[in-house]
Amino acid sequence: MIYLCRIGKLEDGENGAVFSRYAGVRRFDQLPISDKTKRGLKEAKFVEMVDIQRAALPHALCGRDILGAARTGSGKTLAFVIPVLEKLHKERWGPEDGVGCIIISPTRELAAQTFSVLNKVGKFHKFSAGLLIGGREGVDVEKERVNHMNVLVCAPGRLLQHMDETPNFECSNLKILILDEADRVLDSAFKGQLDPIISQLPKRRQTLLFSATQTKKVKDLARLSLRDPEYISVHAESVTATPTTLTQTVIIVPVEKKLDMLWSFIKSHLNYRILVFLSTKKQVKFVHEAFNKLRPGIPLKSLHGKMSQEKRMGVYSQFIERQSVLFCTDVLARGLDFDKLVDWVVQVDCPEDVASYIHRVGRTARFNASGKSLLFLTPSEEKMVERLQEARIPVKVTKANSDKLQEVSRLLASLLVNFPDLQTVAQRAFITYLRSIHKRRDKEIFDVTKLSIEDFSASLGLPFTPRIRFANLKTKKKGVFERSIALEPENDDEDNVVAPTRVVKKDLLGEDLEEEDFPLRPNEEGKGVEKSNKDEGVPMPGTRVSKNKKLKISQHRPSGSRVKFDEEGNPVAPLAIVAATTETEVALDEEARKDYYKKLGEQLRKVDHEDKKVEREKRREKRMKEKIKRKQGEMEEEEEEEGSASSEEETGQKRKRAKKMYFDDNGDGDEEKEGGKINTDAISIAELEEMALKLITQS
Ligand SMILES: Nc1ncnc2c1ncn2[C@@H]1O[C@H](COP(=O)(O)OP(=O)(O)OP(=O)(O)O)[C@@H](O)[C@H]1O
Repeated sequence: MIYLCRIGKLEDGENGAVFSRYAGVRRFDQLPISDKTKRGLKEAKFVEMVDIQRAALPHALCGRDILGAARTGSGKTLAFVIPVLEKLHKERWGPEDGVGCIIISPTRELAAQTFSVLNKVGKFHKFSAGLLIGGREGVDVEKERVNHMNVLVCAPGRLLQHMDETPNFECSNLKILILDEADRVLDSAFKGQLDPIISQLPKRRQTLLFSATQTKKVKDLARLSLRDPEYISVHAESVTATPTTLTQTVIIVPVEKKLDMLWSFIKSHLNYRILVFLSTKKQVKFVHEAFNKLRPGIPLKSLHGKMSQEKRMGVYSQFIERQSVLFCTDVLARGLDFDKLVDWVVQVDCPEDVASYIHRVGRTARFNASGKSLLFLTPSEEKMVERLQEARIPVKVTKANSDKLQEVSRLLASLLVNFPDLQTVAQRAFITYLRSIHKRRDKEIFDVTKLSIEDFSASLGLPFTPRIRFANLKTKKKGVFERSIALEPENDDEDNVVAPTRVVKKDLLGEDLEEEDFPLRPNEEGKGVEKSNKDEGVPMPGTRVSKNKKLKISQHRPSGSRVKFDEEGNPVAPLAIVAATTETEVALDEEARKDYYKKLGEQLRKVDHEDKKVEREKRREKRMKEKIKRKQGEMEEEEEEEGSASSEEETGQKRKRAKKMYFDDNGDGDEEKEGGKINTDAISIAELEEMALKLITQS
């Protein structure tokens, strides 16, 4: 049974709604809490309570289960940290009592932030607290300590790992469980971790759930076996679901103009702290690396779930230290306070739903600070505006001022030519973004077939449009998409990674991208590929060619040299010389390719063989010369010793014979200097070797 309890009011059967006896207090030091906690709050400069704290603390301190809901940045953390400290204080908890409280956060950064608030406010208590989020120390180091911790602040995965692997780790004494960002922790992404955790916790405990977008799904609450929880929502009646100090703008941008818009925004906001949300890690990686190389004039950082723990913490603190742009995925969407310093939240990609929107923009305008947010919506996502307005989110829709737009896609195209690795990153960004759109549940808003794939890939600077396949995609659109079988989803981590689908060979541009290895390679089978209308050569990796346009490529430029561009500024691959173009598209000529490579191979082998033969003869000649020279030297010495005239003649004959071997190959009889060529036509190698042998053995 859930009691619906508005701010500060307790349902009371006799005389209707009355205010709880604490609803009147406004200061922390008026609360019935321990001096240790009051000292911690005072030292952390927390004096006056905010709404959610005034409403929730009286119930929480009485030991009731709570479902707390309040806007982002409105002080929910203290609303559960104080009850944790007071619960253990009342139970006279000591280090030997083991785990008395667990606080579960959906991300490591949020767990770390909560851990720091707990330490600040609880510094005068004697309890031990541990942060379980992995990273450099790793689970082994934690294993030694986790059993002596009274309070654990953790991400679900790491807690479950200890429950499964750490000897003697048990939570049978647990008194209070906190789920921060409860609706996220309870959603399907964490189900595989949360359910086993809950099953190992005692049912007799206090449970507090907090979020700006609180779940009220009974099945969620039933999983936690809540006992008559108090539902406290301090902003339910307020005019907006987002902070009143937040200015929210939506701009309609075609997908292929997003990066131009983002680049122009950054260039015109160089003295701000800007958080930029993109859908996938690969996009974060690409935009960060590409924009970094273009040097916008403000430091750029990136953060996503696949980075190491240390790197993530480092990037997070650097972002707080100075004005910069932080590209990130939804791993930073919830709970993080950034010390109330974020000026702008820019959502380049539309969030999955309204709740995600609220949490993302909630990174700014925290606790009375002002903030601004900008959401890019493609024309096909415009319905999201309705969804937001229905949820009491006051967004203002505007159009992009196109003459202010700084085109960055051309700069990206030349970047990708000069940094081939970046091209692979761009391809991954292209594929994972489209896949993330395709996997979205709300098909009224997210429809990948409504996006101009070629233009989008060009906007990333890609010379050709990668091939991609989507599961069960029904589309009439010829060519780029077709039905496919999705592969097993990748392990879902904090980035809302979207399950990959297999990339397949297509005949549209004859280019295929295997998910595993991104270097582009010509279509292996060539099935369904139009026959080339040229007889020679090997098809090239597909380049983007407009219809009916012949590829004008120098027939004499050796492949692998500098990159050429066609009229449209698209780089043309080295082997384009052998490309065949049909009326509508570049095709791959399989036979021609095979012939070309076959001929190439034969030529190489032949040249190789001749080279080896010449090499061998040179080596032999060198050896022979050395031996004969040595031999002649020895013979002359002997004859001089013997002083016999007759031998002189003989030596001369021998010398003549020996020299005969060194005529140059035109046979004109010139005296060869030492080191001339062996005239192998006159004497076979075998004879030569026999003569050399005789000379050597005559000594
Ligand atoms: N009573 C208070 N007095 C002064 N500052 C406060 C008070 N309560 C919270 N704050 C500050 O307000 C900011 C936001 O608090 P907190 O992070 O708890 O918000 P939240 O509701 O948990 O936000 P989110 O929904 O994003 O998780 C923090 O910087 C915190 O220190």
